[in-house]
Amino acid sequence: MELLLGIDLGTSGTKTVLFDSDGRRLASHTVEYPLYQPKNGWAEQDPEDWWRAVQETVRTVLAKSGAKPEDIRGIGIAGQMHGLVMLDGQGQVLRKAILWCDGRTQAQCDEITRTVGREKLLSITANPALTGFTAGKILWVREHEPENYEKCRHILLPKDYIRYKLTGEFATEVSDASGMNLLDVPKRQWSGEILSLLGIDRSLLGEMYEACQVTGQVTKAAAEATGLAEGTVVVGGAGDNAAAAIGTGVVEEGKAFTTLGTSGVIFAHAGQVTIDTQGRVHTFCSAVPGAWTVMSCTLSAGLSLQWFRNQFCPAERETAAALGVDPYELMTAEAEKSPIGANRLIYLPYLMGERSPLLDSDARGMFFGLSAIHTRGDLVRAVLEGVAYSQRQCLDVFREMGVDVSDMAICGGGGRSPLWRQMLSDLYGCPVKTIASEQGPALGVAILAGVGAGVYDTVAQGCAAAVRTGEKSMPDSGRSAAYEPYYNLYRRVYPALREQFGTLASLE
Ligand SMILES: Nc1ncnc2c1ncn2[C@@H]1O[C@H](COP(=O)(O)OP(=O)(O)O)[C@@H](O)[C@H]1O
Ligand SMILES: O=C(CO)[C@@H](O)[C@H](O)COP(=O)(O)O
Repeated sequence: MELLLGIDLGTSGTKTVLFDSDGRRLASHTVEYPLYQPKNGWAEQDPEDWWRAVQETVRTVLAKSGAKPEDIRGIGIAGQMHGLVMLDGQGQVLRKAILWCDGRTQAQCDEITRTVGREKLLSITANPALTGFTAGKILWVREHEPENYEKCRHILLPKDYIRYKLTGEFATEVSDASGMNLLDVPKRQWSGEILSLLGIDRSLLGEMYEACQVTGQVTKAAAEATGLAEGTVVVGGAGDNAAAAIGTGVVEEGKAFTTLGTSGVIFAHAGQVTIDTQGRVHTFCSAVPGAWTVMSCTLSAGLSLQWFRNQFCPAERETAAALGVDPYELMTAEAEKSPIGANRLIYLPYLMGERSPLLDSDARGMFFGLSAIHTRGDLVRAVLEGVAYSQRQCLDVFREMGVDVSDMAICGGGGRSPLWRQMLSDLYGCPVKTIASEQGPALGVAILAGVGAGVYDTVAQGCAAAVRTGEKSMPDSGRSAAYEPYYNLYRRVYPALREQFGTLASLE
């Protein structure tokens, strides 16, 4: 049997899934880990937590499936993008990783824009300097923690740290490296010019690969730690969104998907480099060789619901555990009892600031219109709706750019909720379809591993063999019309408060 392993290093946890070459899921396992927030707007994780989660999920998947490790033809890793991992000369982690949703680097982003010039940044890296991206984080450490920067010999993205632990190689690939503000995105290689303007030594960065190329083999030490067979090939893999594109079959123009993970993403395939000159959506290399992507990112999508669960639903967590269901199912059942508009309550999901389309790391979340009439179910519904409004606002940018997003798939933990899927379909005004495997990024990198290992000839062939769609939510014109006035008001609340958010941030 030809087996493929996909490891998805998400923000909420690591999901490892074993597939056969027809995309059937043989076993999966998830291990969660903490998100550290040492200051308002900062977000960090411990790379050692990721590696522990990878070891545990791989061992569990092997045990659950009863698969022989030697039958695994290849391994792919998908990862939360942009995070900064710094290692010393011995390969030891120097500090916690600074994550994609950390907003501390506005001053460094301004410095990058001044030094390189906005036009040059856009033409080379295809994106403006953004607080979530990696270059600003590197400059922040250089400025605020010079002792760590001095000791740093390797800069890696989150999934590339796992590659290093599995293979001993310092390497990355084009889809994830696109989110660093250091890659020449049209040429798909490090930009010597940007690196030299920013004073970042090229030797700190890994070797560059395409997503489906083999980057190394599992070492003896990693085989002992995980139960994998020594010598198993590990391919480039991809940033989690580029990976989800493969896992949802979004590998040709006209196809798109939405992710409701910790972040919320809308992602479309593009045959050529397509840039929003206002920088509201990102342009990255695709995991498909020779193609690119357009992508938006709402920072606190699933994170909003997770935050609400952690702060306000402790009993649901216990009840859910006793019933053997997911606490989110109990929460969304409560929300279902609230009407469209959540009894006149609008939630802004800007818990960590907002990226697409606002580009404002000072923005913060709020419930607009709280009344003594409101129940917890109304609040949960407002959270789900606020995230869906944010996604719709991003979709409007794609439509304004002329990018076709009508063939829409969905993945990510939030995509499991029929209520949330239906909201998106009603707000987008198009069908939203699930994929049978559920685990978009893990399936995506398993397919990439299959290409690298010679199981499939091309990514498209791998998708044809392994991606199957599941249920479809259809838009309802009555519900769409009912959402519209709330969506229009949602769009007007942030501009009315932009200045006040800035003032609030200056009080910290
Ligand atoms: N049954 C569910 N209903 C609604 N939302 C859910 C459900 N299960 C998970 N989620 C949401 O999905 C998020 C996790 O999604 P996931 O794709 O695993 O994220 P990540 O890749 O960032 O780790 C949670 O924070 C939660 O908001
Ligand atoms: O910053 C981005 C994309 O630009 C995020 O989408 C991260 O890649 C995190 O992903 P999840 O943990 O939500 O899957």
